[in-house]
Amino acid sequence: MTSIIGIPACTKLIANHHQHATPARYGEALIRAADAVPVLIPPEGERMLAVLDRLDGLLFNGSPSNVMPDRYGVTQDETPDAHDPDRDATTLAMIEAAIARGMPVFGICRGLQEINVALGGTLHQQVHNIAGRADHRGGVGTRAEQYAVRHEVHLTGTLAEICGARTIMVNSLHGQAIDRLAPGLVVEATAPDGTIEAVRVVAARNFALAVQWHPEWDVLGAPDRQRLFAAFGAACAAYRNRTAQAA
Ligand SMILES: N[C@@H](CCC(=O)NCCCC(=O)O)C(=O)O
Repeated sequence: MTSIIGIPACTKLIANHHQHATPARYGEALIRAADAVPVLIPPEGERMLAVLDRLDGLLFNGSPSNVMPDRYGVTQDETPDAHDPDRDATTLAMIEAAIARGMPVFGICRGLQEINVALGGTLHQQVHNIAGRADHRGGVGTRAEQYAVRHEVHLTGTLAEICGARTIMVNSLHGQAIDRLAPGLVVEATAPDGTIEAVRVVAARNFALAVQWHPEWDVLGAPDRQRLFAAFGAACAAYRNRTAQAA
């Protein structure tokens, strides 16, 4: 059997219609490198927790939208035009529920930020405005140029073991980043400017990792990306087998 992994969709206005969408490459990376198939989860809030019984894992993907600052107790909003409260209402509830049931979770970019907020952390709203920090927003040019690797990150712990490396080169397409780390998370990668680039949920019974970069882009193009998706896929398969046996 193939694992089925949920990907929360974003709210978009496309062709003047309200749509639920996400870039295709997240699901494609699951097919190519995690031996799994994706299903998109409409951002319809807590009622979507009902789908967890039918899933083997969750991929919290990236998005140009930012988590609403009031979700982490901040009233000042530095990016008021870039929010998706429907997605917040869905993913923040889903992260807590998935981790509580031992379901594998993997966060990418906004997904990392959501995991930090869901577990009680806060975000820098514009990292590039902080003295001493680099500009982590995507470069200009073609899509391939924007998603090309741009800086190194130093890996530790479970992530270093999975990737089989202590230093890797990553792409970078984010304006926000973790400020206060949530209780229960441990940092497993940092950029040269100190920006937190990956976290792991310490008490999780299963794969619960998140990265600030985009390993789904050209997933088969580097061993670290491939190994990350393969490890997530293996965790989802093991979870599926365990839940099938328990049923
Ligand atoms: N908006 C947040 C998160 C950045 C992010 O997820 N970027 C991905 C862009 C779209 C994609 O490639 O899926 C921030 O700016 O930090």
